[in-house]
Amino acid sequence: MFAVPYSTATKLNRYLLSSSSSCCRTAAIAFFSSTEIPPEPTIDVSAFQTTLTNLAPSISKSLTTNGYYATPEPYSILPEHSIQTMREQSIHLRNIGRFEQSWSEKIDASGKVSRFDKEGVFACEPDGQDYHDAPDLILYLSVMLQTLPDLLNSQQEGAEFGLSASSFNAKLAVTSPGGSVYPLHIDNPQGLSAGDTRRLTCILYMNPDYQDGVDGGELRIFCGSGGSSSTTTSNSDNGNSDDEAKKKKDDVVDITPDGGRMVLFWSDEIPHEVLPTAPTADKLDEMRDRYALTVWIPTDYYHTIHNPDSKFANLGDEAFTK
Ligand SMILES: O=C(O)CCC(=O)C(=O)O
Ligand SMILES: [Fe+2]
Repeated sequence: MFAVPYSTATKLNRYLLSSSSSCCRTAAIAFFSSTEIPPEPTIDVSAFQTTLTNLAPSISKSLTTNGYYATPEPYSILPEHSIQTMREQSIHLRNIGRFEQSWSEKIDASGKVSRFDKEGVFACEPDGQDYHDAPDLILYLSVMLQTLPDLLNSQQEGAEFGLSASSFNAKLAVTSPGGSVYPLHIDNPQGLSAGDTRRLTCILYMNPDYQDGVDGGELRIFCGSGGSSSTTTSNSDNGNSDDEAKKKKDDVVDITPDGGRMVLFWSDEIPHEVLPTAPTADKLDEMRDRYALTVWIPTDYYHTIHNPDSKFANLGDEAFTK
């Protein structure tokens, strides 16, 4: 069903580099010399694509109904050994100095944008040049970008998504234990006025040793008093609820960043925050570090970005004035 241009790792690297060149990733122009033997990724691409294909109807339905989707089980997307490998590759990128202090921007009432550091959060933007050090991370990003937009667009509910692989934005972030947070925000608050066409946020957590009720760092999604998220089971594939992973309160849902859980939501509409990581934990306890790999998928249907007629259009106002 999908072209799988991955017969060799070198080919994959070329493919990702060229597919990302339409955006701002021009720095990612690095090919292996013919004498180098690139490392082989461990992800089974065709199994991964089959999984995404099987999940696509549930993802599409849940995005349409709730504005977000979370995998019902921690290893629904990729097996535990792949997630463990991806975590190790993330740690490697950190050890070789790829990460930097993470910052964010806030907009005040007058529209003034200011930058602030996120305490205890470090991040990098992985791209094709990282293939040697983190082949599974790059392969994962490549498959997501090349597979998910078409898959979701082809669902009945997805007829209006217009998701595309025309640009590539990714972030690998680590959040330390000891009370680190991400404040409430919307990923793409300015939309077209800032040339930002990101529409779908896809986060993969890589925390196989996550301890529920101890480690904190849950992703809190604001769903609003209108009840856009009506149940905790609606996006479950098999009908089994996963109440441990998704704890619904009045107008928010908390999702644990455990195992290899994946969460998707509308980048321009859904307010969210990361709750404090284990407040009393040692900041240097690397076992408790929270790793997350995000890829943002843009839309070619610009009218869907900050669409005032969307059922999620008022969530931002509601969340920020609470
Ligand atoms: O890591 C998470 O759960 C969310 C991260 C986030 O909100 C962001 O990077 O914009
Ligand atoms: Fe975010």
